[in-house]
Amino acid sequence: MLTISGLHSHYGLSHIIQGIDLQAEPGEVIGIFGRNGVGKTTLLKTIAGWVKPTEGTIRLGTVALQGLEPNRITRVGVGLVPEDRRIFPGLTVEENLALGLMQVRGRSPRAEREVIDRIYDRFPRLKERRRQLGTTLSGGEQQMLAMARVLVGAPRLVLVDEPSEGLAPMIVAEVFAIVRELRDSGAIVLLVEQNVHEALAVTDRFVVIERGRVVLTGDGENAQDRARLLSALAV
Ligand SMILES: Nc1ncnc2c1ncn2[C@@H]1O[C@H](COP(=O)(O)OP(=O)(O)OP(=O)(O)O)[C@@H](O)[C@H]1O
Repeated sequence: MLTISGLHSHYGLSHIIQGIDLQAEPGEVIGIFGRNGVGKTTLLKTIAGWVKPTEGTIRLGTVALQGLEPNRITRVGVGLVPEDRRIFPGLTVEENLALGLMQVRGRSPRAEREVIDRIYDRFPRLKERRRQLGTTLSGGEQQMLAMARVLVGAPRLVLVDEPSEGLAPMIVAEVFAIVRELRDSGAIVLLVEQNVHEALAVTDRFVVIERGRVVLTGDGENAQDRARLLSALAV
């Protein structure tokens, strides 16, 4: 279970996250919606430890994440798929995947190979291109690589930031299929997405953020809640 209580974070003097409470159970996808600049990305980065919270607690199961370094948070089972995908230049597809493996210590080389092979079974396109530089992939393939790199760590909490941005509809469908698979495997997914209609198809619950606070919550499958969401976002 993920429990976020009274979370605040800042960039310097700018108070971005202004007291967020959020809970999620294993196997839930939580959609995080809101206009540009309201703090959605900052919320994900704060959970992942890239931005240090100034107040509040973040618990995943029994572990308190607030204040831990990003690498420690990854090892607890949190994976962030950032908006800019962060495919490392100069590294092949397989080397990018191997970086994801390094976050999870204690596996034998054989077990690591099995993990990569399983990822290749799921993402045959990445297998075909495994020796190619990651940055030479198409936008959609880079998004798959960014997600696959997180999946090799078998995360319990996956933070996905605007995955469909700039991608063709077929690839977007693929991205959301992966989100569903994560949910079905019992992971918690926090999904920030501008593409609200597409995202609602995979969202169990949602929150709307304004100026760093949750201003609306709802059930992704409830028609009234969805109507409230769409009117709050004016989409
Ligand atoms: N590194 C940074 N330093 C200072 N301010 C920042 C930094 N990153 C973001 N901000 C500011 O923090 C606020 C929240 O940004 P954030 O990226 O979290 O919003 P968002 O809701 O994800 O919006 P978007 O959809 O545009 O990505 C914005 O006003 C933004 O300009």
